[in-house]
Order: sequence, then structure tokens, then C-alpha cells
Amino acid sequence: MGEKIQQIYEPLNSSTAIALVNRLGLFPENSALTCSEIGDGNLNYVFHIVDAGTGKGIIIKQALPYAKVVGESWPLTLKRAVIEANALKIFGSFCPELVPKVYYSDEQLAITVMEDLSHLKIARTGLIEEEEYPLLSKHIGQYLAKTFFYTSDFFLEPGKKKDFAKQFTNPELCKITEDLVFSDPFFDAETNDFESALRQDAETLWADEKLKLEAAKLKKSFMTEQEVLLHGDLHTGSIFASAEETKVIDPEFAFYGPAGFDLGQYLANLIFQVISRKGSSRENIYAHLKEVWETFEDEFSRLWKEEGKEVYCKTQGYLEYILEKTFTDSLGFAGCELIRRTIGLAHVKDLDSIAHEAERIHAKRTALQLGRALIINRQQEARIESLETIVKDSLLAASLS
Ligand SMILES: Nc1ncnc2c1ncn2[C@@H]1O[C@H](COP(=O)(O)OP(=O)(O)O)[C@@H](O)[C@H]1O
Ligand SMILES: CSC[C@H]1O[C@H](OP(=O)(O)O)[C@H](O)[C@@H]1O
Repeated sequence: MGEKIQQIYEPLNSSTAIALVNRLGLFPENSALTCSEIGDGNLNYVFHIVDAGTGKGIIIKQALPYAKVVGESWPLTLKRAVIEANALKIFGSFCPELVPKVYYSDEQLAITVMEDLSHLKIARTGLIEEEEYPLLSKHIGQYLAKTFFYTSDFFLEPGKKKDFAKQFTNPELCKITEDLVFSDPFFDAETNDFESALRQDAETLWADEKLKLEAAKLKKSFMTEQEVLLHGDLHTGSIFASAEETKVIDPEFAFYGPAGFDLGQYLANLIFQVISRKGSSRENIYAHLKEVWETFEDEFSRLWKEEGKEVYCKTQGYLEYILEKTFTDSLGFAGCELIRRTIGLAHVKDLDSIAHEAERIHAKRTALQLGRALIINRQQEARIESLETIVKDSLLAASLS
């Protein structure tokens, strides 16, 4: 790889992106390079540079000094790029087959140059098209188990873990989640975004003190429990997939937080598929819900038994306590994600793309009811089988209402 090039920040365009990869020597000299900006996320630029001769590509992701989805009125730290590059490197060291390779990163330019995954499809898009991903949830279960275990106090020397926690202090991006996931959807906040047909449902939710107390507890957990290095935004739009491969991208929200958060976001985004699908095609998603938890549980338990360094790892019942806490928390976090993506800022295509208005509103109402049920009942539903039951009960209740 070429030497480090000192830069001052400027947003790239196609020609400066090509000039950059040439300076870095990432393609053979005189390659015929083309570049297009393909970013479809809320926050950043993504440049896809392809060598027309070989078809080989590379990705440059660049943070903008503001949130792209809102514009310059929402300034946002460029430091998220260095957080993302470092998180990709750390997660890639635990599960190289599940994370894109980082070729180069530059804090000043706020860029990460990484492996081109264009041969894969964003899992959300593929799931909406009802493509089957037989290995997706097994891979995500393994990813969650390894990133959880190897960044936790069960494996790391306590000083090293605290160094990591300091390195991944990410206050501005955490604040986005604190507001958009844990606060705004539970109040009549300006950022909320929903169709007028859902106003009554939103108002009922804002008046629900029992629900708000539980949301407050989950927010506190998110803000105070430094258990593991989280991805921080593990929805199905942050995962590339095919029938054989899975790659987790976009960890710019990475920070030390409660272990159940990533799992909860993944579960919730699968649940959007249960809600938006009809009939027997839901079964495939129920299988994913079970698979991700069971793989996580098996792999995490194996790592704990074989490599656990914490003195209490051999104490009867401690592993079971940690697993139960993680699962229970994940249900609560999943509930917040379901509510947030339905009436808060930054929706999901799974629901928004339902063309028929009455069906779409019905699906969104179901997501709200299910989100509430998961948050309120998370302590009583400590088994994976109960998750399928609670989802099925909510679908049934919604169809009767
Ligand atoms: N490594 C990659 N290879 C190919 N395409 C990518 C890669 N990373 C991102 N993309 C494309 O860019 C889009 C936005 O990337 P993402 O990291 O999610 O950005 P944001 O942080 O703005 O959400 C993805 O949905 C995908 O289409
Ligand atoms: C104004 S940020 C909203 C939303 O955007 C992020 O998603 P992504 O980077 O995957 O597009 C994250 O989920 C934030 O909550």
C-alpha cells in the first residue's frame, strides 16, 4: 500500500477520488478508472471506483461534516470516519470473513478505503425481494458472539478494555441514537415522521406512562452500560449478503454499550420482514430469528468456556445469567427500533414500500403494537421460542383489531 498522504479535509468528487486512489497506488498504472457516487445511506458519500480493464473495484467512503439526509443544518463530527475504520479493523480481526477489508484510512480526509462488495446485495433489499439467505443469521450470530466476547471483560484485560472504551467514545453519534431511538418517538418531538393516519396511534403511545418508564430504563442502559464494543447500527441495511456470503458494513456508530443492542436491532429489522410479508413466506424469517439467537448462544458459550479469562467464568450460573440478560435487553432494544423506524426519523423500506395505503398503515400499526409488547414484556419472555409467539400474537391481534 502507498505511503500516508497528508491532506486537509475537502469533500471528494469523482475526479479527486480517482486521483486519490492513483496516488495510493491501489490500481496498476494507467488503469482506465471510472467512479460513481453510490451512497444511499443517511450520512455519507460512497464512491465506487472500477478499473474498466479488469472489472476490479474499490470503495471510498467519506464522512461529510453534516448528516447528508438533513443537510448542513445538522452538523456532524468527521471523527465518525476514524471510528468506522478502526471498528472495521477490530471486528475484521475477530471475523475476517464477515467484515470488508480496509485498505487505507485517513482521519483528515475522513475516508475509509475498503473492499468492494458490489457482488453482494444489501440484505434489506434482498429480503424485501424475498431472496433466501440460508447462512445470513448463522453468520450474524457468529459475528455477534465474537465481537461481544472478544471486546468484553470476560476476555480482555480490564485496562485494555477501558482503553478500547476510551478510543470508541462516540458522543455525537450516540446522541443521535439516544434521541432518535430512545427519546423522540416516545414524545411529540419535531423529528418524528409519520402519516396522519397514525396520529392517534402515536398520541396513544406518547400518553403511555408504563411504556415510557420502560423506554427510559432501556435508554439508561444504552447510555451507561459499557459491556462490549457495539456496531451501533446493525440493521439489515448495514449488511451485505448472498446465499454464501455475509459482510457487516457501516460501524460508524460503534461505541461501548450494552451487549443486547446490536442483536436487538438485527431482530427488529427481521421482524419488519415478518410484518411486511404474507402467509408462509414469514416462516423463513421466523427461522432467521431463531437461528441468530441459537448461533450466538452456542458460539458465545463455547468462547466463554474455552477462552474466558474473567475469574467468575467458571462460577455456576454466571454464563446463563449473562445470556438471559443479553436476550432480555435485546427484546427491549428491538421494541424501541420497531417504534422508532415506524414513527420516528429514518424509516425502513420494508414498511414504507408497501404500496397499498391501508395495508401499509396496518403494517405500521402492527409494528407499533409489537414494539410496545416487546418493551413491556421483555422480562417475562426470556426464551427465543417466546419471541416467535409474541410476534405471532401481535400479528393476530392486529388482524382482529
Ligand atoms: N464496501 C462496499 N462495497 C460496495 N458498496 C458499498 C460498500 N459500502 C457501502 N456501499 C454502498 O453504499 C451504501 C451506503 O453505505 P453505508 O456504509 O451504509 O453509508 P451510510 O453510513 O451513509 O449509511 C450501501 O447501501 C451500499 O450500497
Ligand atoms: C440522521 S441519522 C438517522 C439514521 O441514519 C443512520 O443510518 P444509516 O447510516 O445506516 O443510513 C442511523 O440508523 C441513524 O439513526
